[in-house]
Amino acid sequence: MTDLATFIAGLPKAELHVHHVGSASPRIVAELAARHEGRTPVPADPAALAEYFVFRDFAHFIEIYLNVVDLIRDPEDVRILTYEVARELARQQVRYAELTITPYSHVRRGIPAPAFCEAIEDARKHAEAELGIVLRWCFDIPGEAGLPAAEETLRIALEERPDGLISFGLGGPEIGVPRPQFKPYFDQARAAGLRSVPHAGETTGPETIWDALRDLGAERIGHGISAAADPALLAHLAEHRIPLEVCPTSNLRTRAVASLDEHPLRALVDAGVPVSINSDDPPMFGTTLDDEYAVAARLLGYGPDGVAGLARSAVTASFLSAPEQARLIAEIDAYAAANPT
Ligand SMILES: O=c1[nH]cnc2c1ncn2[C@@H]1O[C@H](CO)[C@@H](O)[C@H]1O
Repeated sequence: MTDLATFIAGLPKAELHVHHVGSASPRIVAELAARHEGRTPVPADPAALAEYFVFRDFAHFIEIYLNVVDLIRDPEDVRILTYEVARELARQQVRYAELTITPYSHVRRGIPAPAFCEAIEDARKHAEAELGIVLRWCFDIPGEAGLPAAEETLRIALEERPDGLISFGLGGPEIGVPRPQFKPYFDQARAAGLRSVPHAGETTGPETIWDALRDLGAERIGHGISAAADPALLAHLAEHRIPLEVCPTSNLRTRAVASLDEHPLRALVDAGVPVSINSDDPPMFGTTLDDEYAVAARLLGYGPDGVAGLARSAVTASFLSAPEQARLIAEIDAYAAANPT
């Protein structure tokens, strides 16, 4: 590994934009696909799976994503998947992660909401005790399933209210799925103390981000990369310290950007917009959080100091309490001081 890759590998981190099923490792997906042999289009062979995770466009990505969701059939699948995701994050020195989970997709496939929440909570507590990683949940609405999914996601969030639940999101396609229609659900989620973190500006323009800010009370934006096209929006995000959860390789693999060299991360940082670096659906995109820090370092021309700054920025953008943020930033500072390269 290069010096910088070694530095990144040991750097304490926070991950704020990573999807539960999207993080299913090829081994887990292959195991689940083998259990459902013949009843799933998802290949059980890890090599064939790498081919399967190549996407023509964003709509094709969601289609493949949902085929993997279909593999999650019972609470034990949920518990195993969640703990494995935690193990992979802890391997990368992630101390804190806000994991985006789409309960609607699993409940409608027959896993009862209480059992689903019990399974993720069991994995969360074991991960904290055994792996030293703190997990919190974002429950997100699969936008392609529309208002019925919004209704059900809000109901599960408020009625089950697992201890790890801290935020409410909106994922899936943006094209054909306007944000304003979800305002009543975000109003109720926020009134109940959940933080608002919808996706916006991933595959559509800056107006979707303005909608998410105005109508959904967004405190952070999932992706938000199209803000780079709107100087007034950049100034607004910078002035009000509204962070973007940037996932560079995701944007390349879903064709949200044509090439990494055209990724707007540099413009966002130059405009003073707070950004965190995230992996989104790492195995599906053939990446890891560490890889994403290396990509960001290349795009920004950063060395270890800049990379440590990206880790601090993610902690500052997180929903950790001020003392918890201070503690993790102190750990990052100590690591950077002990590893001058
Ligand atoms: O990069 C992404 N953008 C939008 N949605 C995503 C992404 N990765 C995973 N999902 C997930 O796809 C689910 C099924 O519709 C959505 O709920 C969202 O959580």
